[in-house]
Amino acid sequence: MNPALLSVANISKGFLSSGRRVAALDNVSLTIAAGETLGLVGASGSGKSTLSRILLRLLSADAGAIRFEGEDWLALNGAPLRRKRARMQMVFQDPLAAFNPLASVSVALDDPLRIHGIVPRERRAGEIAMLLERVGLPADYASRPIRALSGGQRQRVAIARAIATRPSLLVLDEAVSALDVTVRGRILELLVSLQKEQGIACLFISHDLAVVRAVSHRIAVMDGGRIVETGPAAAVVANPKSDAGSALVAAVPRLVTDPS
Ligand SMILES: Nc1ncnc2c1ncn2[C@@H]1O[C@H](COP(=O)(O)OP(=O)(O)OP(=O)(O)O)[C@@H](O)[C@H]1O
Repeated sequence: MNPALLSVANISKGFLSSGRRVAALDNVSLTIAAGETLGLVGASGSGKSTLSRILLRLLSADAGAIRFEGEDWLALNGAPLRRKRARMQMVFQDPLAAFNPLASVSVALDDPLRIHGIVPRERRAGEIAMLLERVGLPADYASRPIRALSGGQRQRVAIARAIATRPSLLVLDEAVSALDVTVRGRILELLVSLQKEQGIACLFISHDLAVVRAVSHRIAVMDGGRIVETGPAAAVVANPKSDAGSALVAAVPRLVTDPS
């Protein structure tokens, strides 16, 4: 069997809160294969964002190990880490916070292409047009300021920026939670088609099981800093084994009712 693209082994992280230690993550392990989408679902406070911040090296772990593309991910620092970041990209909930809102779309997309040396300068405009097309935006959006775009369009630009560096893994943390329901559906369709066309693996994090179900091959359920259940997406939704999984299924009426 191929080694996992990403393997997270026994990661723990505690925070001091009002003099008390809160275990945000307690021995969390998971794997993601190349081209696979793993949905990570859990109630507020279950530890999802702490895990994504550790994965993205925004926060250090107290214990545990992470291997990414065969390398000891937590041991990388400096230039080797900066280089390798091209391969693991992120999309967050609030695209406006992730961009300079005064910048144009083309500047937002040019930055990763330039910083990571993806294509030479003379080919960047063409690459930006191709990225926009890939996320379903007209090429003339390149000249628009980010602040003039709708929430869904901004999230498309955030996805274009994330795939610009040709990553093997996207970490999406509540990436569609701020969008209204029709825009959300279209962004989920875009993510599934990108994943199929380009074979990019995704860690798709959300508190909303219906959203996770729409895009994931497998689902991991978090509760109180632990992964309490992992399985094929359809099986976890149809027959959750954990209390937290059952509670999340019950919270989504259309997953438990049969309209036919
Ligand atoms: N910087 C911090 N200082 C203290 N406690 C923290 C900190 N960050 C997270 N925590 C605590 O760690 C636990 C996990 O939080 P985390 O944000 O990872 O959960 P989450 O599942 O992402 O929740 P949400 O969906 O609400 O963001 C919570 O009890 C939270 O209060």
